[in-house]
Amino acid sequence: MSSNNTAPVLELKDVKVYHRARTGTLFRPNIVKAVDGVDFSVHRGETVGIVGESGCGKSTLASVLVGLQEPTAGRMLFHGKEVKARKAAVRKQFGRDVSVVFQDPSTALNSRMTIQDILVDPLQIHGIGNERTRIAKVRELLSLVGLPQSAAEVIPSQVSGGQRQRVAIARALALGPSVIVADEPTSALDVSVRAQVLNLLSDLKRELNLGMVFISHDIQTVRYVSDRICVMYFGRIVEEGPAAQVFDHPTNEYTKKLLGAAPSLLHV
Ligand SMILES: Nc1ncnc2c1ncn2[C@@H]1O[C@H](COP(=O)(O)OP(=O)(O)OP(=O)(O)O)[C@@H](O)[C@H]1O
Repeated sequence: MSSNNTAPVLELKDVKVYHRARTGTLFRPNIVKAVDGVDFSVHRGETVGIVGESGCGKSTLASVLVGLQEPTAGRMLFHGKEVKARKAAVRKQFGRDVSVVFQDPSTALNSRMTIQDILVDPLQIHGIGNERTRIAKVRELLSLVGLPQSAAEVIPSQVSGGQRQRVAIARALALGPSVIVADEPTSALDVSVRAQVLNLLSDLKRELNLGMVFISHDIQTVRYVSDRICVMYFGRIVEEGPAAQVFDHPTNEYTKKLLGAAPSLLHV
């Protein structure tokens, strides 16, 4: 459930991300408003779903939330403090506290590294622990995401797609984040394993009191995991509220259209 009596871990205030489109001219550029004035927050212990069709700005919003993209305008607050690109201490803490799970674990994981090395890597980068404690952490992470200890010795291509996404989730957990941003985390997986990965994310959120931002084009999938839902349309959040309310009593015409559209690909 949302813990709205506490401060949000991440907060966006009137965030805009504008791009210059390839079409247009030097003097009359066409501007793409990928994100166009978004207010957003996520607290520990809640999953906020962001849903909308392809091109509505979900991935751009995700890249702002994880610090990969600077907004054109607006502010991002991290534990109430503004995240400034050049403030090294805030960025370092931000890097530990906010992590990301991408759509396709096959491209997100280094294919030449063993799973143990993949999981040790963020600990080494952040100078956490020594060799012994890092190996112990790898064991803990593998069991947290339901992988056998033997997975440590192999490379990503030697495990299944669902297991690879579990490795990506384990890596996202390595530094003990308070928020995970999951951008279409089940879309590249076989239908048969999607529900397992969604259940894992929900269980981890509960056990570790994580804040989770769950992004998908599939409103049924978003409904399955989210406490709160934000519906995006052309760079804006057009409807926001508790999942049951948005799902059962949508007020926005676009939300109603999304709900009436194609059946879920989740099949749970
Ligand atoms: N670097 C860029 N330059 C120009 N336009 C961009 C750039 N990045 C994104 N866009 C445009 O911004 C809009 C939002 O893109 P974004 O990828 O965030 O949407 P999305 O909802 O995540 O879609 P998808 O699920 O297909 O990735 C799209 O119209 C896209 O073409």
